[in-house]
Amino acid sequence: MSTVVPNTEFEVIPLTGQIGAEIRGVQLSAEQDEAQIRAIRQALLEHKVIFFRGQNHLDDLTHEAFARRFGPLYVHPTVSARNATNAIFELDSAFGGGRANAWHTDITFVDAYPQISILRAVVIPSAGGDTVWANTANAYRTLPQELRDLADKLWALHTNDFDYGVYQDEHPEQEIEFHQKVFIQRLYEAEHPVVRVHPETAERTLVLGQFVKRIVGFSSSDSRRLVSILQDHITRLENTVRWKWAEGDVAIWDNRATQHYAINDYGDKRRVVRRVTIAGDVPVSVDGKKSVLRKNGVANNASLA
Ligand SMILES: O=C(O)CCC(=O)C(=O)O
Ligand SMILES: [Fe+2]
Repeated sequence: MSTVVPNTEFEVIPLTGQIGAEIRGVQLSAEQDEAQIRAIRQALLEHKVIFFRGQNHLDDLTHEAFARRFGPLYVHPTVSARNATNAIFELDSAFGGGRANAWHTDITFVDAYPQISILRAVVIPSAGGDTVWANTANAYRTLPQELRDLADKLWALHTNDFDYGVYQDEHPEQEIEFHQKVFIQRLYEAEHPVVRVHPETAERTLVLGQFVKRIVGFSSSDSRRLVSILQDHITRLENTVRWKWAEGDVAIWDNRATQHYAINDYGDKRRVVRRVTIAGDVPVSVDGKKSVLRKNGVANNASLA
């Protein structure tokens, strides 16, 4: 059932029982009044990812300007912003790094990773190229009590130099080259609690995904098996929402309470999406400890080999 948000014209239409809502009746812009921005943030906290159709009026600069209403922009630490923008991160299927087909939360290899990501569809293939989001708060809530107790105590090391081979079955050469020459030209590592307390909703959410290198204190094989138990709970189909894009659509997700996966099922067709991320705070564990940055962009000589 949809609800109309008071003091706005918004209609919020939940897409599943667990995650995702479409918001109708709004044209996104930097000029929206405070009540509307508050309503968008509220819907985001509740539904974790929200979708807006038909935002074709946005360009790179107005996309950035709208994003700034939610906080300072966060610029990707190793991939340059698109030409003539401050913070637009482009994923273009025609270039290396353009297909994010591994489950992840954005940029968890730094301590204060972004709180919100705002993604705009620029070129969308006629078939395929959907994106799926999973709710990491619901994943935690629905774990058996004993697994919750264990997860509460664990910490994981995240890095941009993750094991690329584990996640992708095909590695076109340009993907490998992009990964080595651009993505890991400087190395980042951060230790996060596997369970963080959401700073706005106080929900406990799981912090895992593609950038995890290992669980602190565990061997890499034990880490892999343990992570896969938790990760499989996150990505259960019942815990996800799948969006079929049209050009001009915008998705906004709470990057503290979700993972996402861009399905790579459109062959050599072109797909271009552009993202702006909003700075986040340092995660805090259930016992009040903060994430720690272990490597802060040290030059990676191996990437130049
Ligand atoms: O291509 C997509 O749909 C999502 C890409 C992605 O991972 C991101 O924008 O953070
Ligand atoms: Fe992403």
